[in-house]
Amino acid sequence: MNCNMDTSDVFDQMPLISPTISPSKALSADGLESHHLSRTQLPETLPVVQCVARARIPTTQGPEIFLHLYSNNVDNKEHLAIVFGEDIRSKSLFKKRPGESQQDRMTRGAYVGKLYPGRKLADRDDNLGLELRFDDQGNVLTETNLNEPTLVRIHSECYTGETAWSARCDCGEQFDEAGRLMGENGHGCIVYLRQEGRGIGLGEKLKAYNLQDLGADTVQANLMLRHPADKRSFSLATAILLDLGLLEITLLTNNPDKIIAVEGKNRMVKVVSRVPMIPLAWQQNGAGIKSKEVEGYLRTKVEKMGHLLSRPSSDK
Ligand SMILES: Nc1nc2c(ncn2[C@@H]2O[C@H](COP(=O)(O)OP(=O)(O)OP(=O)(O)O)[C@@H](O)[C@H]2O)c(=O)[nH]1
Repeated sequence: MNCNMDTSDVFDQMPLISPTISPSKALSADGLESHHLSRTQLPETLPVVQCVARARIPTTQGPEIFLHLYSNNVDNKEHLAIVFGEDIRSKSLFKKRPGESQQDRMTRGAYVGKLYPGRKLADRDDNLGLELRFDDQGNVLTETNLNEPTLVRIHSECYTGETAWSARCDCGEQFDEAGRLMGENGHGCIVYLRQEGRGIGLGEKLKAYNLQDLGADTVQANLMLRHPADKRSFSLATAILLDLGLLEITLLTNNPDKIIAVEGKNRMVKVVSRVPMIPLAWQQNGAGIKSKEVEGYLRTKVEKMGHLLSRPSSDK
């Protein structure tokens, strides 16, 4: 493919699924390149990830989720997978570890079926009639790769937007919306990466906010602080998706670079369709974050970062 051509058309051809989930069609995305990120820039090898623990979390919103905490060989951060649906199973979590007891396995969440007081075996749930089988290396034999594309959001941590009620960005709203769609769908996964502030960290992001109040846009502020516009990597997300057996995904995003990045250099994961994340304030019901800051944030994403998002013409 000619890397100089404007490739936004290619993304336009990607099956686009409306936020109310409908069945997705497979897409051959060979040659997908964004005008920002090229697949050749991606690392040859993926980080090694291991799911350290999994636990069931009943939520205030209704659906139950399974929180998976990962370790890896590139940083010391606690990256997460928020899993909707019991059929999504981590290979590294379930793999038998030398010397561990059935109680150890239940404690770290490597059990089949449901936990209940007095349960003794991790690998068999007598109430539900479920049993895990393993190969000689201790890998679980039960099929873990799913046949249907799974709804996935790759979300980067945003303390301000998710916890401190910030109206400078729509990160908290996007996170809630992803959870709502997956809860409704009964299936999906949010990979939650600890790369705050597009990878520059919270302290630097706060400095960027001051520069924005002094007149810079989000990209200019990063550059003034001698950071790239976007310092993130999505290799950990690719490795986590592979560990969870999510090889074909429907990705919730407006960011074309994220699609290329999460697929990885050799397209180990395939984004077969995309669900746009339209700010709630741009939708008809008029809910969602409204501020001049969030408008500037979204405008810069569209004008400088190539995001696949356009404001409804009535609001322009
Ligand atoms: N440096 C910087 N980071 C920001 C700013 N506003 C939000 N962020 C960070 O941007 C990240 C959120 O990006 P995402 O929600 O993954 O958005 P995206 O990759 O741009 O695209 P989508 O998938 O379409 O949402 C989080 O890490 C936020 O902390 C800002 O003004 N400056």
